[in-house]
Parts: sequence; structure tokens; C-alpha cells
Amino acid sequence: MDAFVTRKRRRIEETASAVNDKLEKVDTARVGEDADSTDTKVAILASLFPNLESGFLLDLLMSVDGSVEESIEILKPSQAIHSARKRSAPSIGIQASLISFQHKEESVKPSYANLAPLTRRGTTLHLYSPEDIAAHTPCSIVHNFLPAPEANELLKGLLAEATTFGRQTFKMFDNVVQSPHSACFYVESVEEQQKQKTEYLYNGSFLEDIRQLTPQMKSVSSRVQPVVNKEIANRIKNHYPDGKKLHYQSPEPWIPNAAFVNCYNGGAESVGYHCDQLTYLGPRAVIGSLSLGVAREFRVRKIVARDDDGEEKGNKISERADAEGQIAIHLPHNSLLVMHAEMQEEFKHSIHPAAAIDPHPIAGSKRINVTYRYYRESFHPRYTPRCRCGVATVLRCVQRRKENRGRYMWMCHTGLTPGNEGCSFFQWAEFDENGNPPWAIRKRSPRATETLE
Ligand SMILES: O=C(O)CCC(=O)C(=O)O
Ligand SMILES: [Fe+2]
Repeated sequence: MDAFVTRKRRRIEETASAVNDKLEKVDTARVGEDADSTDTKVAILASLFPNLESGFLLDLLMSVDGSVEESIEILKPSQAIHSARKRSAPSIGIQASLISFQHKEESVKPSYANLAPLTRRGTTLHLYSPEDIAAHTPCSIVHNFLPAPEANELLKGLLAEATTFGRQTFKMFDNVVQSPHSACFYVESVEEQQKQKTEYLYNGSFLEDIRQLTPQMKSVSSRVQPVVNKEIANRIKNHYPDGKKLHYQSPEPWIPNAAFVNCYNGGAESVGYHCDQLTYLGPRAVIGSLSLGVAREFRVRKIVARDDDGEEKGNKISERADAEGQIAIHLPHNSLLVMHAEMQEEFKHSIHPAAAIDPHPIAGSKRINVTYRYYRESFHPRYTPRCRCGVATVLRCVQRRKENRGRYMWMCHTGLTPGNEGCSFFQWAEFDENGNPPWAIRKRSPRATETLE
């Protein structure tokens, strides 16, 4: 491995076959991805792709959860551009709806619960049409969501805001790393701003830069709300078993009161596979996500439980994660993606690094994304369980262990703050059918004078 670390970066344009030879060697050596340090992983990638900066390779690694294999998959086509056998770089294209290929007689009323995976291990299916996205992913999409001038004005306003966005830092493999894109959090009022700075923890730390929703963002929020509620109703009616809402899903209207704004400056900026935090949203949360500027690929993959992937083919985390392949949803300017109630608990999502992008007339190579969220009063940290560090805990859902899959737990997250150890506090989380925690149900009793929501 030292050879990888100490070798000088050669200025070469390798042929695709030389790269493939190296890939085979790495494969036969069965690089222990999950155990290797980040430095070693960057060194492996640098040896395969010597014309790429190590900073870029580190960002890329982070964006794919530290998977060397996935990084190689992403880089292979761009490396091959330099080879004699040119391949065209991936870009946003046009595809006929998959549903249009189906027989008319086959009634298409898919239920997310019994959908057979469309993809296989290691493959990516690209979806563009709203029908396909609703039928084969836990999301739905509304294209051309805002009147064009309003979308352009919002984009301009947020591009200006984004010049002062920072990058979140977090712990990965015991190293402190920075998120490979910039972001900022917006709330409705000065009071909320103050509360967020002192009461709400994210990965064990308070956010420093909390801003107030701009008037443009507020006005868009009031357009997002009815559309998301309509999409939720459609989803329940057409896709859930017996046309009923999911267990723990709230039957109350979705009311956006906060937004994370993400800025991706160029194709190399991305966000790795993750689920959004449910701590302040509650179980089965819905998120409305508006895309502006350059079109990018939003990838979704199902979380496969440890003993769900048959023949013991998934010993390595990255192999298990990829057991059913992934779906790339193309997000053009002015599209609203609704992540439905099954999304955060059962799937992971990412914004994939792009080898090539088609510049946007206003944003150039930048993409802005606004994720509108509903922070529920009953999930305010003043009510949620505290760990032994005395800190409000984080809500997680068991996703991989089959025995407890779908159960929720409150856990200490102080250890995620750089420099902190944290305690090992853990408590199962209980909710009623509608996703209300016990303290909200108690407060709702007829004699109570205060209700939480
Ligand atoms: O940029 C996007 O579309 C997704 C952002 C995201 O996943 C997040 O903010 O949690
Ligand atoms: Fe997310």
C-alpha cells in the first residue's frame, strides 16, 4: 500500500485497458473497503486515476459513503474519455416513459409494498417521467412547478445567498471531514432562529448559521404546501396497500415551516448516500424538495437488510448496499420532488457527482436545492428523551437488522461532534398509529389545556 501513498502523481493519460488491468488487480486483492483508512482509499484511487487531484478524490469518496468501488464506477467513464475508445460522458438525456412500453391491458397500479426491484446489483436505471418515478421509487415529481419567472427569481436570490453558505463538518472513519457541497438552514421567524441556535442539535452540535426564510422562499413555501398534500393523498390512494396511509404516518396536513438550502457548485459537488434525520420531523416524514439551476441526478437505493440479500454475497457494506442497484431520478430546473413517507426509513438517497453537466442560462454549473420540511412541535427537543450526557437524543429507525427492522430508537449523538466521546444511551421509541410520541398523546387528553400540535 505504501507504493500507492508515496508514488509521485504521474501526468499521464492512461488507456482504458490499462485502467481496467489495474481495476482487476484491485478487485483480486479484495481491498478491505470498510476497514481501510480514508488515506489508503484516496491513495488507491490516485493510483488508478493519476490525473485527478487528491482533494477531488476525497470529496468523491465521501459522496459515496467511502466506497472505493463506487468511486471507481463513477470515474471509469471520465477516465475513458482520454482513451482511444471514447465513451460519451453521462449527461441529462431524454427517455420515453417505461410505462409507455407496457401493454395497455396490464393495469398499472403499483403498490410500493410489492414492487419487485427494477434494478440489479451494480446497475443504475435512469428515470425521467413522473409516471415512472411514482411507479418505481418512493418519490413523485412535478415538473415546471413554479411559473417560470418566479423560479428564475428564486434561483437568482438563492444563488446570491449561497455565496456565503458554509460546509458542514462531520466525523467519518474517526476523521473530521467536510461535506462535499455547501448548505444553510432557514426558519420562519427570529424566535425560531434563536431556538434553533440553542435548542436543536444536528449530529450532536448546534448549527451556527441559521437564517430566516426570505420573502421569496416563504411565498414559494405556500405554493409547495398544497401540492405536497395533494401528492401525499395521491400516493396513499394509488400506491399504498389498501389505499391506506402507512403505519406511523401522520394523517394531519403537511405544513412546511423550515428549509435546508443546498448549493452544488459544479459537477464534482455532491452529497453521499444518506437518510434525512427524523428527530424533529417524526416517523414517516414527507419532504418537498425544489430543484433550481443545473439538472443533476438524484439517486435512490433500497436499504437491504443484513439477511435479505440471499447467498451471503453481501459481506462488505458496499456490496450489501448495492444489492438491488439504484435508480437515478433526473431533476431539472424548477422541479418539485416529493419524498414520500416510506423514503427515509427504507431508502437512501444521494446527489451523484456528474462527469459532465449542461450549463444553465442563469446558474451556469450551479444547482440550488430547497428541501421544505415540517418540524413538528411534539418532536421539539424539550420533550424528547435525554441521554446520560444530558443532551436531547437523535431518532433513528432500524434499517438493516431484520429482527428489529422498522423499529425506532432514541440514541445519544454527542459522539458525532468532533472531540466528543458521547455515551451509549439507547431507548426504543414508541408512537401511536399516527406517529405521535407518548408525551403528545398524554397532552391531548380531554383534561389537558395545552396541545402540542
Ligand atoms: O440536493 C438534493 O436534491 C438533496 C439534498 C438532500 O438530500 C438533503 O438536503 O438532505
Ligand atoms: Fe437528504
